[in-house]
Amino acid sequence: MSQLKFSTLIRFIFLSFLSGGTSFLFLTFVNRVIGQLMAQGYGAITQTYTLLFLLIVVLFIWTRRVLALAIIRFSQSLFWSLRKDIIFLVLKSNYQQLSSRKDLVHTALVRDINMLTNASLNIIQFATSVIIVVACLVYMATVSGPLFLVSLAVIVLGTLLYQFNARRNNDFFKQARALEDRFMFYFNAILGGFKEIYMDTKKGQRIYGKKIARIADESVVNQEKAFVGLLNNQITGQTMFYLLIGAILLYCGAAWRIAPADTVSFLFILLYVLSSVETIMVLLPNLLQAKISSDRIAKLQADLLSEKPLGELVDLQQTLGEFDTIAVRDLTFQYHGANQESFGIGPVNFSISRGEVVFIYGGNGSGKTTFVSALLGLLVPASGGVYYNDCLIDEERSQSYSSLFGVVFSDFYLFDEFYGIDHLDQEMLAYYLRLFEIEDKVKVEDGKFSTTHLSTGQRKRLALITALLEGKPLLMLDEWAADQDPYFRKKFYTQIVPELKAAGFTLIAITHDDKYYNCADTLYKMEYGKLIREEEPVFSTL
Ligand SMILES: Nc1ncnc2c1ncn2[C@@H]1O[C@H](COP(=O)(O)OP(=O)(O)OP(=O)(O)O)[C@@H](O)[C@H]1O
Repeated sequence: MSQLKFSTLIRFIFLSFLSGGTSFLFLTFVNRVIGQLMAQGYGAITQTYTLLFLLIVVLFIWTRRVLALAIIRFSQSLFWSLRKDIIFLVLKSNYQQLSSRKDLVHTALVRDINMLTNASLNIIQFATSVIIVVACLVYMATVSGPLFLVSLAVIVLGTLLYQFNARRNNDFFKQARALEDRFMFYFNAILGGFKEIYMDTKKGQRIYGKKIARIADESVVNQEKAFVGLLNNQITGQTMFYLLIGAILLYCGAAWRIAPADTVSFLFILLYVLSSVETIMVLLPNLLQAKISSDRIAKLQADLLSEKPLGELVDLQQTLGEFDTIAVRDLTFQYHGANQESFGIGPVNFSISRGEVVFIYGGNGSGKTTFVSALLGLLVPASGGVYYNDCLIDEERSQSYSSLFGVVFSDFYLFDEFYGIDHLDQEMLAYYLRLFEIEDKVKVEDGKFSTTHLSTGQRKRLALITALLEGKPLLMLDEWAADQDPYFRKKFYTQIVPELKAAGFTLIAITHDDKYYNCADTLYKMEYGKLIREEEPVFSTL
């Protein structure tokens, strides 16, 4: 837990000592009074004992309150700092890193962090119990050396046995965590595909029967093994303790001629040790699981940080000059999947100048989106590169370069606000709402849309308006017009595109609308990962 600062750690150690110390004080007080009672009868109990007793109780209440407060504060700040930390890293990590880890991030946020937070509530109780055990052992050594040595031997043996079994249990807990990842994957599939499932309940039943139910069965068996292992450990530990108490009470005291008062004192402390050991045993499974969750969170954090973090966001138009050209030179990109024949594009050569309108078409799976993703700086090319005003876009500049584009992806997400705009131009907004014919459908109040419950075509219009208002010099639209009706599609290609060009936008659009290919200045065709520039006379008559 890197979040645990050194000063906090010292404070917790101090509080644990205080809490353990108070309990130990109470124990020794009671033990001393029992000793006095046995030696001198009730006459030995003076007012000093009552005062001392009250003092210990007050100290106990105070330490418990301070501890409870410290734990609550710590666990809550741990919970939120981990959540914020992961979301911060998610926002910092690059596209490729994140897209392969979305499920892991989800499980970390909903399961691991909760697990760790709950366990953190137990850490001080755990530490307190450990301190009580250690303090009691020292005290036991002063009461009777031989009995202490026997007890120590039993405790060491018990700990070794526990360690041996715990290792196996830990594997079961790790397996449980992996099963949880699988469960989350199918749970997300149910949430994401609930419409399809609602339309055909067989799909849901299959996911339930073939996946979730199997994971559940596997999980039950696995958890049973883990918890039975722990229970066996607890029973072994307790049995060893009982045998030890029996041996001391029935045999050792008499055989080794230990004074009965010392045997009673010793056993009294031993029983106290037993209750603390039980607390440790009960808390250990939670802490073990929390350790696994903590390792998973740490690994996720390390993975998200492992590749080069995104560079500082700068305005490339200031550092490298106003946008003039973007060129792609001999760019290749290959997906790295388990599949040996994973898809790749290139070498691709491409260029676009300020104010140009470029359309890209091609068959499904030919690589249009892959190419555009590389052009936008989302995918890192295997070789070749992207040049802005003749300057190579390296990893350091990649994020700043990407932010030059206003985008509407084919699987776009419509945010409920203009998050990317500092000062909203109300006049332009009203103009675009009219131009895209949704002024009656959606209003904007305080930069927030009155609704996002619109048709797909209308949502795409709103997403494009957002991109336009962001005032980026370049626009990239992936099959934007595919969800528009014939009337608006025509309006888009014949009126809106020329208007955007006249307004100074540079446009790259992936499209299948061959009827409107002539609306582009330049047309490219993507075929099996190769980008081919069409000659103008060919496409203007297509
Ligand atoms: N994340 C990924 N990992 C591995 N392969 C991928 C990944 N994304 C896409 N592909 C593969 O790359 C190929 C090209 O996909 P891409 O989305 O670029 O095609 P496209 O031309 O945009 O198709 P469409 O017109 O259907 O949108 C596909 O065959 C697909 O299997």
